[in-house]
Amino acid sequence: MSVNQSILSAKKSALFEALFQTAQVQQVPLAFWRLPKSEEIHCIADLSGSTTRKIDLEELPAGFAFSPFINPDGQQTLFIKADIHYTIQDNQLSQSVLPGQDTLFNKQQAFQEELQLKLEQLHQAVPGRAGEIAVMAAESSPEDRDYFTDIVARGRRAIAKGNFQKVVLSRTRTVQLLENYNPADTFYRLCQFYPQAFVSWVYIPGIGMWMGASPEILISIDKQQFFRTVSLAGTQPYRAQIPVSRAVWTQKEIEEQALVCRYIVNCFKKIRLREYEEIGPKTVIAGNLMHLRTDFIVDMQATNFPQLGTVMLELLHPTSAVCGMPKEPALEFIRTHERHQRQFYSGYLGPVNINQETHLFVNLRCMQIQSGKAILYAGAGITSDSNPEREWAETEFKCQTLLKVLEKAV
Ligand SMILES: C=C(O[C@@H]1C=C(C(=O)O)C=C[C@H]1O)C(=O)O
Repeated sequence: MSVNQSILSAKKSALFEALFQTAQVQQVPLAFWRLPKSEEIHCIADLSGSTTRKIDLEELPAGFAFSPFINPDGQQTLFIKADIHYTIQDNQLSQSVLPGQDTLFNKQQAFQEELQLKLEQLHQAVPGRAGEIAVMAAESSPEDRDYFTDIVARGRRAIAKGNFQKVVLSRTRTVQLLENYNPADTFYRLCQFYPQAFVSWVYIPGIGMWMGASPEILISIDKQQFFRTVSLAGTQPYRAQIPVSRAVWTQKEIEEQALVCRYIVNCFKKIRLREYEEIGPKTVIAGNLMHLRTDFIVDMQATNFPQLGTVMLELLHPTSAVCGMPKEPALEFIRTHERHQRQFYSGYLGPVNINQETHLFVNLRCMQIQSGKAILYAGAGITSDSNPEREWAETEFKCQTLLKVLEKAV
């Protein structure tokens, strides 16, 4: 059980900023996250530096997993151990003391002292940023558009030849950040804008900084030992004036999402698991977009399958929602045709064994924040019926999820 102590109070964005600056000064990995429909924001830091670990949910201590898209045998997953764990709610920061951390007392103390110092400095800083935008977002370049529509057309041809049934192709969009850009403001706004999303901000010295608002669960295990995963695909813009129940989906989108369902059911078949509940597909809202989603739920106690999460993680990633079907030829196509490295985009990330729960999400609607610029990533599922221009438009809509937050951030 964790105990809450040492409450600090300040504006939420100042708390985020102070925590981030503390991690920067101490050069330790840090992860912030907010689960869908929750008010509570978590922040953990690994005071001895993150390590690469294979995700074995039964073995791992409390922490945060951060996996790249390409992750053979799950060996490349970074793990940020929760050496210190804060929760933030209503402008209040409390430290949860996790069991077995006595040996870390000095490091925790040093982190806490630096944090207090940073908060005082921020409190004294002259506010002067209001009204300024965080980015200068140029239009996507025609060259990017040509490249993307060309590989979509090639993808379609490969499908017509029978190489695979579906491939998910992605692109990047780079935006310039202003000098006084503050990622804490963006994170704050992402939490405000997207209450239904998994909002995250990961900083790992030497690796980089990523932020996003994902609509897609990869694996979730709650306290009651219920396992969940979803099949999410099909995309169209969401307009508040039109009720979700009136959403109309084309045959292409219905089939594309059904492929992801089939992929998940095949994973269950491989481990001979028959007792799962399948709910959907139904239309769900994800920020400025709508998708089709089917939920899969397994009672891990009733099926006597305590290691289901670990086993399914290995089987599922990368799912056909972000890679394709069948997996290997689609992955090969992505590797030879996409001209950027996906890195952590379309990998997975999330809390592991925090308060006896694990929630791993697919890293979508995300960006990599570097000095002076942010690189946004977005992809779209290509099937035999894909129209290259429409797929391009879909990636533009997906970029808007973050652009909307960035452009107005102060
Ligand atoms: C690949 C992305 O999203 C995935 C692809 C979708 C699609 O092709 O319709 C929908 C949701 C996600 O599973 C992305 O957001 O970059």
